[in-house]
Amino acid sequence: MEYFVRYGEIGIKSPKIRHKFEKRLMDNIKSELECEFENNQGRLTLKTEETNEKVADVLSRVFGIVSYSPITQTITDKEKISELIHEIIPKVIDEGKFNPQKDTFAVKCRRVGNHDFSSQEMAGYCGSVVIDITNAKVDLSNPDFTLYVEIRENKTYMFTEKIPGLGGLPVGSQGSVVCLISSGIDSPVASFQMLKRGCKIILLHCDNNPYTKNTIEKVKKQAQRLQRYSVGVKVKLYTINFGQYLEHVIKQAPPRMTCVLCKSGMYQTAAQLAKFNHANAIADGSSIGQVASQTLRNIEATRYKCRMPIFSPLISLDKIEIEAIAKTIGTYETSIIPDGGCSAVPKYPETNAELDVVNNVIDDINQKDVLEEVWNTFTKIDID
Ligand SMILES: Nc1ncnc2c1ncn2[C@@H]1O[C@H](COP(=O)(O)OP(=O)(O)OP(=O)(O)O)[C@@H](O)[C@H]1O
Repeated sequence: MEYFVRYGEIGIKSPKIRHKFEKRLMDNIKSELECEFENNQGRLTLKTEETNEKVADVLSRVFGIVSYSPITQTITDKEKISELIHEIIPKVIDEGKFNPQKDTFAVKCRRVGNHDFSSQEMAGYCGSVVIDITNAKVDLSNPDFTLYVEIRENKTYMFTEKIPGLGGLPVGSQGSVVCLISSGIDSPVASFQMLKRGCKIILLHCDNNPYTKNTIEKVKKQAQRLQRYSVGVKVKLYTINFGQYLEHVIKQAPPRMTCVLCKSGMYQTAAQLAKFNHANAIADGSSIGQVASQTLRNIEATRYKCRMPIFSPLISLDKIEIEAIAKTIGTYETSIIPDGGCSAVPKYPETNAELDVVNNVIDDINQKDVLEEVWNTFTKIDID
């Protein structure tokens, strides 16, 4: 079978960058699909012996694809074009995609090259062939069924559906980002959004044992789900024994500061891992005001000591919107498995952190030294 694979934003890049991104997109697809590509001035044609189901499964998970279409082709000759329409129409009727008794139809024609007919004339010709076969009604503005005809020089391609892809940029076309993953609902979605922008993701879970339990297994399952959308690029997962740092915080700092200091330590730990992995940024699942700790003041105070950019792709999303994405990508079910929460959370956590106060406490508890001890415990987890 053959397919047109369409990309979006890549098309507006300079020729050099476009070429690089197209290559990355094709390589990512090839990593899971035995196939060949023909690249005709940005029109990618994928050729494969694999089943339609397999192709649909892979293309629906590859970032950078705006839409794709199974195509058939013939030579640019009216008789041959009519023959192909005679093959396609009974097939789509059979598959229930077109019911000429009640559905209207249109033919849309695009053309590249010099021909002795215009695109409109060819659309009219193809439409008359469809009418001969079906007697269906034409509706050019709002058809129930569309036959797309694309003529490129002496080749004519036809397709009847444009299947939407995920959009975004090909994974690996941008740099690497360390994504803080907690095992909850939001952070896997934030990681997914970073994949969407073409970033390689390195997941970091701060294991707060003994204050939290059973989170590593959950995070591992979420990483496996995320791997499905990182076609062509291996997702890395690290954990760290963060409970050790948390214990120090609980002993040395005012109780209400525990969560602020925990988050501040996580960002700096993520920055440390980013340095090891040549990553240029950190991402987390914060959303303003979603929980009492995610106030603007807390966000400012917890990020102050971290010099690396911290992205929060969910910052403006509602919980319902985040949950909807989590359900679509298949991380939700794992996220909601009860794990008992974090027993280090104080009765009255700080929700209005003052920058100077937080910075003073950070100095008082020798945060940097304690974090440096914890950084010996980075562990890479195999997610296969
Ligand atoms: N133990 C952890 N390890 C790694 N990252 C964490 C951890 N706990 C929190 N984070 C990061 O901080 C972000 C905000 O966490 P917080 O607990 O304030 O909110 P949340 O709404 O419960 O987030 P989530 O649904 O992702 O658990 C998380 O989305 C995640 O990116």
